[in-house]
Amino acid sequence: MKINGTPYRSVWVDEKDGWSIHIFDQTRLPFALDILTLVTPEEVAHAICTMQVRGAPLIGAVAAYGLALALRSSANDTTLEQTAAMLAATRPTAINLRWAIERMLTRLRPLAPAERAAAAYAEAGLICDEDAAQNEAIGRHGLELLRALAAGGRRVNILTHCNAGWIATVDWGTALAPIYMAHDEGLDVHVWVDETRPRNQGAALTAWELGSHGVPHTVIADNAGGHLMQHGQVDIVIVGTDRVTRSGDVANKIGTYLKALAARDNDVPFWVALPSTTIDWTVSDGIREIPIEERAASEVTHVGGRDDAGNIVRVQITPDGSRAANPAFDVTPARLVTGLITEKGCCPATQAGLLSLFPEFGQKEQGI
Ligand SMILES: CSC[C@H]1O[C@H](OP(=O)(O)O)[C@H](O)[C@@H]1O
Repeated sequence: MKINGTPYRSVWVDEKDGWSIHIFDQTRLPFALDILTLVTPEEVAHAICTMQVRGAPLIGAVAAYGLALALRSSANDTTLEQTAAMLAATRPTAINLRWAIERMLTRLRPLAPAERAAAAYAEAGLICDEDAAQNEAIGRHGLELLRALAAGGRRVNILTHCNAGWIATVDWGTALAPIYMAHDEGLDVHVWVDETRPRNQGAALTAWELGSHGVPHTVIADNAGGHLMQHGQVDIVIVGTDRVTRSGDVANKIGTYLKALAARDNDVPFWVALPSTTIDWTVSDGIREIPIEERAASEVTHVGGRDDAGNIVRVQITPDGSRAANPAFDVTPARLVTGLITEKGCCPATQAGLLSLFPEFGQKEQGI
């Protein structure tokens, strides 16, 4: 996508040195557009853990480059396996991270050490190109849903949660891809942007993305979505996801489940956008089998922002001594999901629906 007319992806290899990795520091957006240069796998791991880089497909792609960085200095089996394990341990919920690392290991293990660094950069580049293409396809399939709602030129009000935009992927985004395409096509779309406590990815990142692209949007408190649905102000909910089970259960940012309940209670279609790299074919029961990341309590007790003097600050919002819990994701059961928007098309949130689009994964039930 473009920032002030300049095309960007969310991760890229330095054009001059050909090996260092660049990302946007997403903890500084929307108030500062800081580009970080990563030169070691440890810096990649830190960027993922601290959410300087985040978004299920993107952390997989950046972790792939983290392996490539490691192999520049040492390409033996020990370095390969230990670096892979370190990167895989950064965040537990998004399956894309494990998928990307497993793909890199499959590609690199058979190679002679001398061949591994170049092959790692090439494979990470393929992962990026594929993610961008998959998300563009998700946009095209999701666009059909928005065209149907926009029939007769009516405004389409979309609610989204967290950030599943281009900055959460290599490019295009998942939940936001159809919205960009609908807006660019001239459809009258408006987005209710859940702030998405506690990290405020919606207020900080989705609002920044949509505003940069000129898409009409309104930031709302997380708790306002149900009210808007009750009053007919939401035509569709589209969210991203960090892991979908083979039975269609959806892990996504904390609060997604509550939106799905409100949507069901108000007959609002609830769609989930994802590339097939987000499907975990080895699990079926999302509530019991998907690990939910527990993040620092300080993300709940403190909030970041910009003060009146223009300084980016963090302030405490709870009394000293109050405890806080911070589960970062929840699982929406498939029964609450209207359908899934993938790069191969839309399908019901069921195993049969997924296999209708991805028959090659039938044997995956035994695990990846
Ligand atoms: C296409 S991004 C999918 C997913 O990832 C985000 O999680 P986080 O911000 O913690 O990396 C969020 O759950 C998005 O919906």
